[in-house]
Amino acid sequence: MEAQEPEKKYEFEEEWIQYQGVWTQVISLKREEPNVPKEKSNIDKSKLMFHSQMKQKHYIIDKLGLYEHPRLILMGHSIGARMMLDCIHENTLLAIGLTPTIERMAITPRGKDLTPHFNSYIQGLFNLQYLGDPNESSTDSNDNDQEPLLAEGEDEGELKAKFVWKRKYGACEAIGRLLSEACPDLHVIVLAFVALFIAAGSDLFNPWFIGKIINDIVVNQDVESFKRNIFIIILVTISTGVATGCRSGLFTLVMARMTLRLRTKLFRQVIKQETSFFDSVRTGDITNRFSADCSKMVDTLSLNINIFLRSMVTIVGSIVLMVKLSWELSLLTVIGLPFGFILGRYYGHMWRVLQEKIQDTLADAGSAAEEAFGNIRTVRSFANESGESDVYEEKCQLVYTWMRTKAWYMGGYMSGNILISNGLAAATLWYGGHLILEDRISGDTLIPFVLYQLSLGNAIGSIGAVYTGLMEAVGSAERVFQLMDRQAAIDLSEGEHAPAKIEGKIEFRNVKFNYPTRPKQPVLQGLSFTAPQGKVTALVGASGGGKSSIVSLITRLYERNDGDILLDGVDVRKYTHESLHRLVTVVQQEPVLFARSIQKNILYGPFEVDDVDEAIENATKMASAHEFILNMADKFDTQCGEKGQQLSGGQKQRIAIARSLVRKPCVLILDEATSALDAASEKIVQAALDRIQQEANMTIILIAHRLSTVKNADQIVVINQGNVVETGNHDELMTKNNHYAKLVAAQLAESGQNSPQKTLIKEKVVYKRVVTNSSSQKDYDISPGTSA
Ligand SMILES: Nc1ncnc2c1ncn2[C@@H]1O[C@H](COP(=O)(O)OP(=O)(O)OP(=O)(O)O)[C@@H](O)[C@H]1O
Repeated sequence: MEAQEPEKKYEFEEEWIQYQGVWTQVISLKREEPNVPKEKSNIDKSKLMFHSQMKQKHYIIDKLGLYEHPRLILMGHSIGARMMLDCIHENTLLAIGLTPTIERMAITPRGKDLTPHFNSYIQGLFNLQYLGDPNESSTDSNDNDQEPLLAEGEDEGELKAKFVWKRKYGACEAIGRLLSEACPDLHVIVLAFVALFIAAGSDLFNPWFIGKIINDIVVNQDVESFKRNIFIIILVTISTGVATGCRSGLFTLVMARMTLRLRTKLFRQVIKQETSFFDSVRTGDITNRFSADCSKMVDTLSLNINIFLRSMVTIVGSIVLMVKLSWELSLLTVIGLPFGFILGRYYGHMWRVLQEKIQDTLADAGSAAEEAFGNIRTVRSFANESGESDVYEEKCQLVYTWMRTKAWYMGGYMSGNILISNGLAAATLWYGGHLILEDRISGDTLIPFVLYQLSLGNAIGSIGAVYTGLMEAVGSAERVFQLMDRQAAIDLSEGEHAPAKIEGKIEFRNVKFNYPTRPKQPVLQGLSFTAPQGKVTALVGASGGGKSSIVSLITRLYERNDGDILLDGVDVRKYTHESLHRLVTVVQQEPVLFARSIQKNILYGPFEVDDVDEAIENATKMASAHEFILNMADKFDTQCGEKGQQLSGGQKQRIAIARSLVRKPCVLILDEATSALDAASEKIVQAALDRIQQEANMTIILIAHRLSTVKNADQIVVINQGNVVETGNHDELMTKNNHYAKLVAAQLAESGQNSPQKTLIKEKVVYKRVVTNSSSQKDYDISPGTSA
């Protein structure tokens, strides 16, 4: 090979690094040097990783999760185009790099010919800025003015979404954004601020009149002046009290309104995220943002703005009045001021860091608790209560560790603050005493001055704490806005409204798919089949073959990578989310009901029917649920309990079937609808499903492990490892004696009956005899030619 391509010269630096316990060969391509002798022969191409900036290395490995099987990272400058093409032609590498474009290639199956994409791309340099430093703020791909390279079936929004997620906010940006969220309550906020200024301004006069009153009694003994000043101080107190009450009430109201708005906005945004997003994040992490983060950011922001403004009024007013009382003492005070600021700033920074850690570990602990309580039946049935408690305690210990650090910092901050303000007061008393003794200031000056100085110290301390508090709000706001700004990879509002009625023919044409969370594991590999309108198509095959994934793609829970999924010849992506789910409904293996009444569960989701009562009655009758619902005390108003726990498995499933039928769908998908039920419930539900299959005029896609439930299907599609391996009706497939017949044989063997495979190659009569003479439960009638 070297002899054939003498013009290819590269210069490498080789190094091994140990990353997360895995030794990784790192080959740095220094630059493309046409005249440097080639040193390519010793390189293990399966472990190639090129880079030009070593400091980025660990981050790259971490970000792309490459420490297990690094293939190739193309980064830095002037990576040789020919080199890349070589690698790809030889089908040995994945191309992974820095721009959104190249990162996308990381999830392109190894071995795919990427040459056409590269040809349009390799003229340019690969620019480090798109991946960015982990410590830098933004990795938004919007800056990329080059044409992004998109995998087939992927749109730009999808790439953008990946980059916007986890974007870093600056403190000012987060606060600005938070304040902008308060705009709808501007009128209340203005009133609150007016009250705040009145309260703070009135409060400012207290020390002044306290000094005067003491002077009236102790020094001048002037009763008239004493009475007048007492009257004034009563007015000041009333004004301060009323204004403080208004300020406090109005700010609390604004906080409540803002939290309500942010929470609902966040929820609306999060619920629209694509399914794979929920696969990759912890539920506790999300719910924590709704509960702890939302209230924290609003409460802390409001409280601290409140404190900040109050303190600012106090600081400015105190300084003015202090200078008026004595400029010498004021000068002394000014010397102490910077210490307060420095202290506040340092602790503010630490506070933010610690708060983030605490919130993260808290979310972790929340997830653990949620998982344990959500799966309480499993926990109980494995008697693992103490195991779960240990897991939770471990997570809480981590929270505690960070809280403990925070406690130390808090202690340090408080001590420092008191030391600075009280130390200053002591120095003032000492110096002020000297000034009085030397007759440089009057006797009624020192007391109000010290009082002003104390409130100045408190106000400065509060402003230091404001910074700290604001940083807490920023930490929470950052987490909330990250989530709020995330663009869903699938826009649910896009598309046309589907017609009210369609025939319901479904076609898969060469569909390729992998779950976004597992980019290297192809699930469907060019799968094609047609489910004819008004017929029952059964999908069968080994576990993990991709049957449920097919359902997820029809209903657009996930997006296919390649190929077409058509509903009556129209790409399912053309229809809006809402109208698609009106036409296509799914009954899942685990019937999921909400903690609402039966009626509300049946009428779940947006759809229109002429007569709701009639529609519910028809749907529940068809689902064999009508009778048992009417036998319940509260009938359709019966509460189902959390996840439908107050109903039996069979009842839940029949309600779930009614929920699907009430929309009068054109396509009904039954995904292992009976497999989670006990034998008695299964029989009832199966009877309902059989009736639906016979009576309902709709396309039905049926997934079932128990092959006895699919034998009446008009068409059976056998799926294996993401491919269709056989199609036909039961009789045709049994005659073929291949995949389907093997599945049947395996199931019969499991249930103790003879293998049809053996019997199929025998005479028809023998085969029939085997079945009809079987003493075991005849779950499956394998007689060729028998369709019942
Ligand atoms: N949400 C998911 N994220 C990542 N991988 C998934 C996800 N769901 C399924 N898979 C994987 O996709 C492959 C196909 O799964 P799928 O559920 O479609 O198979 P199936 O044929 O329906 O299996 P079964 O008959 O056991 O239900 C499996 O390897 C599975 O591990």
